[in-house]
Amino acid sequence: MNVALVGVTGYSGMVLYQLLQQHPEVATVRLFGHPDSQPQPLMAAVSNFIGDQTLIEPLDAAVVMASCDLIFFATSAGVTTELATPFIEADFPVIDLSGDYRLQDPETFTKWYHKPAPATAALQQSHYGLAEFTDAARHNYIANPGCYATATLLGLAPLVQQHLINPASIIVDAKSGTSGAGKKLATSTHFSQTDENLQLYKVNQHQHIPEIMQQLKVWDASVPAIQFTTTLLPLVRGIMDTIYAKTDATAEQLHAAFAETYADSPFVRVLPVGQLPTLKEVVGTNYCDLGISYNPVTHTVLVVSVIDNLVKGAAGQAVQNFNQYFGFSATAGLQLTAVMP
Ligand SMILES: NC(=O)C1=CN([C@@H]2O[C@H](COP(=O)(O)OP(=O)(O)OC[C@H]3O[C@@H](n4cnc5c(N)ncnc54)[C@H](OP(=O)(O)O)[C@@H]3O)[C@@H](O)[C@H]2O)C=CC1
Ligand SMILES: CC(=O)N[C@@H](CCC(=O)OP(=O)(O)O)C(=O)O
Repeated sequence: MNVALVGVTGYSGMVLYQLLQQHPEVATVRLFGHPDSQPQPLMAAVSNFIGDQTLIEPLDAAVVMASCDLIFFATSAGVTTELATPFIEADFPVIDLSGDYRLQDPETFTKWYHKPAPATAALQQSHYGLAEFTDAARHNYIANPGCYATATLLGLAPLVQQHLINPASIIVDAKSGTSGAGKKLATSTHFSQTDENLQLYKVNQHQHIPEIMQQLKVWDASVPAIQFTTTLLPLVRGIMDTIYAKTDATAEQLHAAFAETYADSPFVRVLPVGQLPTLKEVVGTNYCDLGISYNPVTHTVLVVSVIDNLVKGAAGQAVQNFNQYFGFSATAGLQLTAVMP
């Protein structure tokens, strides 16, 4: 299997390249950059790839389609709207890590992304690849979910699918390390601003709110809205969601729902009663760890969901979708271990 990757100089692209290099079914990874760029060796573009002389070539759709079986776009927002059209027109398989094709409704896209939506037909044909709940096989345009959306949806799925909570009571307090913002420089992610600090941002404006709602409504159309807040943490990798909802279920019912939902999901670990997850147990891996706690005084369930935003929240989930698309083993290329301590 030969694959193409656009965006290896970005954070999620570099992690995806690492995963694809050691994927048992991948023979060659061809790297592509801006269509008008000059070819350059990877080691010159990203100094951490010491000694890797693989050329980053200017993106040329005809070259990709003639030599590769699938293309990954790990590119900034808006890039696939511009560059993916020849692949969509040729029905060539694409896995897109960006948010460009995740929302099916163009008006919702314009409202939350503040720019024109990609072509409506292409939006409606794209497959939202939340890997634990969908099957990417036979879908030629796979929109990989956002990092916060992944942590949130995996944390809410059993509660919403099994109608165990008041659907109007969902509150998500989501927190991310700075790599979620990508490699570009910004005042808010500058070391001096982030270190020893906590910053809320995009309150009630986050672009993952409509993406989460789109999927929640597939599971239970009566979910009216969610309260969703994002905070920047003074660390590089990792997302922790603390999710609250009102419930009439018992602690045993809640736990059983999570255990049953994820019984056959190799990358979702439901922790034993009384245990809540930490970031370090998932950073560097494709796991989502879930801890559940029930407060009988307030009839509130707390779910803590942790992921590595660059692996389960981006490159790792993209490989899960790749495995589904080609019918490879679900865990191929994803047997990763967390860095300890
Ligand atoms: N960071 C994260 O945790 C997550 C990110 N995502 C999404 O994945 C995508 C990549 O994110 P991230 O890695 O953080 O972003 P970065 O900003 O770190 O990297 C962006 C990459 O896109 C490339 N690029 C930009 N414009 C073009 C273009 N016109 N043609 C070809 N390549 C281009 C850049 O190349 P160059 O450096 O040469 O400009 C760079 O390699 C984004 O859409 C993001 O929203 C999704 C989930 C999680
Ligand atoms: C820390 C930080 O800034 N995180 C980014 C997450 C970006 C991402 O995963 O998502 P998209 O692909 O949907 O752009 C944010 O909150 O916008």
